[in-house]
Amino acid sequence: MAFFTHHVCRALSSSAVRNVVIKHVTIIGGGQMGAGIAQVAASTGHSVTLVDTNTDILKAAVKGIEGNLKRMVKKKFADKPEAGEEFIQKALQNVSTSTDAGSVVQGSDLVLEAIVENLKVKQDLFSGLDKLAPAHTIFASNTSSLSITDIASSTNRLDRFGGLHFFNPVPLMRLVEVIATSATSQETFDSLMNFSKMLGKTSVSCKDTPGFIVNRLLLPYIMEAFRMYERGDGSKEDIDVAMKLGCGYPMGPFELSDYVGLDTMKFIMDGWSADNPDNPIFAQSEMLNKMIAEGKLGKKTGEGFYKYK
Ligand SMILES: CC(=O)CC(=O)SCCNC(=O)CCNC(=O)[C@H](O)C(C)(C)COP(=O)(O)OP(=O)(O)OC[C@H]1O[C@@H](n2cnc3c(N)ncnc32)[C@H](O)[C@@H]1OP(=O)(O)O
Ligand SMILES: NC(=O)C1=CN([C@@H]2O[C@H](COP(=O)(O)OP(=O)(O)OC[C@H]3O[C@@H](n4cnc5c(N)ncnc54)[C@H](O)[C@@H]3O)[C@@H](O)[C@H]2O)C=CC1
Repeated sequence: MAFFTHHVCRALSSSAVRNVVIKHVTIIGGGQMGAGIAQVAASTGHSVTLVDTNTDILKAAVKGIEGNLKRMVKKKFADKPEAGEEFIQKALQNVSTSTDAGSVVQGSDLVLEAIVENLKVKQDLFSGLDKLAPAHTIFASNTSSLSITDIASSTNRLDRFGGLHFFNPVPLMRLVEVIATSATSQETFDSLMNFSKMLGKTSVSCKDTPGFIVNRLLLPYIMEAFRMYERGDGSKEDIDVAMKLGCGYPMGPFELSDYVGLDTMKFIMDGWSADNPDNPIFAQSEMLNKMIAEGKLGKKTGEGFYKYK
């Protein structure tokens, strides 16, 4: 019986996802990442519903999108201000907001999640939406560090579930990591690749391994910078200058951590250190824990390693 059910589901679901061209997108989480992804999707002609539990965050997200579009247009349409204004209006018309994901997923080709980096919270979200979204709808997570397989396991659409990992700030960073699990269908993977291309991004294909490509290399480097600073082997300012001028990185590790958000950094490292307690690369940073306890989460709270007020 289980064999039969499995095969019927597989047949139904693969026909359901054939040729999915993603036009209507629900993005859940209106923070830095969700707002950035919404901006890019709306400016490339997709209709976007941005969802957050907090209406103030949604208002701030739309305001931020408008501000960013204005900045972009100033340069891109320098000698055609009217065309620039039309571009902004078109993009903004493509964005609507909601506090109730369940009521908006009906019309979506893609539901992309960019909420807090917590497995249980992401699983609860997708398990609820799985019952409400149409059969063809693809689900994807923008997780930095969690297993896509684990998140997808809360749903019955394993073949229509993948990872779409964007980089901060989304409008400027050109990469998207596209992650297929062992259950992701080829059609779903192709749809996610095509969608990334439509957004004007370059994609790389990743396996569902912790941190995919970029974060698996980036986080150990940043954590080593924290340890260097904690040992007193360099000031944070000198370490940042050294990596910028010595390696040509646009930001040093402390500036970048403030930019990403120290809470997100900790969520990532806590997950990995729990899974690999003996690996010193993933060891806890007392300094990071203390800063988070003091509410210093980086740029978003006005203070992290540096002050932004
Ligand atoms: C944690 C994870 O899971 C994964 C991650 O994301 S890891 C983090 C990855 N991101 C990085 O590594 C970012 C590293 N930093 C950088 O690349 C650069 O510092 C940066 C792109 C953020 C800013 O570049 P910069 O040249 O120093 O900044 P700045 O001069 O302020 O901005 C450059 C232009 O972009 C525009 N811009 C800045 N932020 C923008 C945004 N969010 N949206 C639209 N435009 C923006 C500015 O208006 C400016 O435009 P003009 O040249 O027309 O004035
Ligand atoms: N900050 C970064 O540089 C990057 C973060 N990511 C990942 O993207 C995700 C989001 O990160 P950020 O945007 O930085 O976080 P953020 O803290 O700026 O935004 C998260 C938003 O999700 C909302 N939210 C939480 N639970 C919700 C729910 N159940 N339903 C609807 N909304 C909910 C919150 O109100 C908040 O506005 C995380 O998984 C993170 O690991 C991925 C790439 C880069």
